[in-house]
Amino acid sequence: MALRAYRHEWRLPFRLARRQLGDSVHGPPLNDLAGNWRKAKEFFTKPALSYGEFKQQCVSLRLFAFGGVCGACALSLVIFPPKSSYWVTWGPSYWFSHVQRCFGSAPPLFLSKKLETTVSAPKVASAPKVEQLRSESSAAPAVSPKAAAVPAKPRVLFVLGGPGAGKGTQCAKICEHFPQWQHISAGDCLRAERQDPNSKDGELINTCLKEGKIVPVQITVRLLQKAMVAGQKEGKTDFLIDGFPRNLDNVNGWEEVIGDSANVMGVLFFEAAQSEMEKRLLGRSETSGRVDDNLESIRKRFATYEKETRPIVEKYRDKEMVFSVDAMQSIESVWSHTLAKLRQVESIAKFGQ
Ligand SMILES: Nc1ncnc2c1ncn2[C@@H]1O[C@H](COP(=O)(O)OP(=O)(O)OP(=O)(O)O)[C@@H](O)[C@H]1O
Ligand SMILES: O=c1ccn([C@@H]2O[C@H](COP(=O)(O)O)[C@@H](O)[C@H]2O)c(=O)[nH]1
Repeated sequence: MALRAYRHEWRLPFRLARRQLGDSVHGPPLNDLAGNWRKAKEFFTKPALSYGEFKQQCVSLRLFAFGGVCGACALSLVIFPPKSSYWVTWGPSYWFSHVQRCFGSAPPLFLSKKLETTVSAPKVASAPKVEQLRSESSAAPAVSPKAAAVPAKPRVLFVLGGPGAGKGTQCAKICEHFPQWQHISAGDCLRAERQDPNSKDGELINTCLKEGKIVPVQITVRLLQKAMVAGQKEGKTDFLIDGFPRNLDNVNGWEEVIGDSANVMGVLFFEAAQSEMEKRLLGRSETSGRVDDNLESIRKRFATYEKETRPIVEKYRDKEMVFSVDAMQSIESVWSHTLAKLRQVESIAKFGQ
């Protein structure tokens, strides 16, 4: 008897310590959803009269809070799936094919022997993505974009700066060193179009060039697009669009026609004093044969540049898309700065902004 009493006494403190306050809740079991829902609602509607009742309300509420959070997370994974190849392969959409494979009708995840295919990966990789430039081709791509592991869109760097700043000179050097780049001068495109006897725009382009005015964007952007498609056919992936966009109309025209079928990486901007640019252009006039390389046209071009093009550079600067180069130095010195900026463009394009 004494021993029994002793054992009882001995266990008492432990029992109390384990039991804790409110351990004795009495409510619906976990699988009684309707009962738990009632209790959970009472948490907001009916103040508990005892600690036990309050705890039961919390326990029931916790059940739905847990379910809700898990459900919301799962739903967000479905609506905004992670951009990960692991998710694509192992996510829920894969489960169905996994079950299918158990019955032998789906292709195995890992091949047991070499797969014979009619698609040549090297050819796909080197094929120009002509279809990328909107409206040039409405035909469906020969290979789905997912299948070809090559950069999907052509990359574009606009090249701006005053007339004679040295844009063309530096673009030529970039292309000389990096074969993926193609130099497309908007001015050159317009000059070539003007020479075409079949062009209906020749007259208008000629007048604009002499007056230092900006040619309507529909004409320019069509020529740029044509040049890019031709470049893509030669395997070019990166384009230096020199002397464009020159005004707001140009920016909007590009957006409408090319839009997101090309990746604009920014603006390579060559900055030089007007007196220096004038000197360079007059020097160039001795050999260029350009109708606008004369003092009168040069001054008009400067005025158009200040009024219409500079604000465009500022617009891109606000978006932190301008890569400025001091173009007052010698050609070689400007080249070393251009190279540094190009590396910056590349690293931003690679790792994101
Ligand atoms: N850093 C430099 N120093 C001295 N002369 C230069 C420099 N860069 C270019 N030039 C010369 O200046 C002239 C204009 O250069 P370029 O044609 O490259 O300019 P641009 O900005 O393309 O002009 P535009 O907008 O009129 O087409 C050329 O004769 C070129 O050789
Ligand atoms: O987008 C453009 C580009 C050029 N122009 C006209 O061509 C001349 C010469 O341009 P450069 O870049 O100096 O070769 C320019 O003065 C404009 O009249 C254009 O209208 N739109």
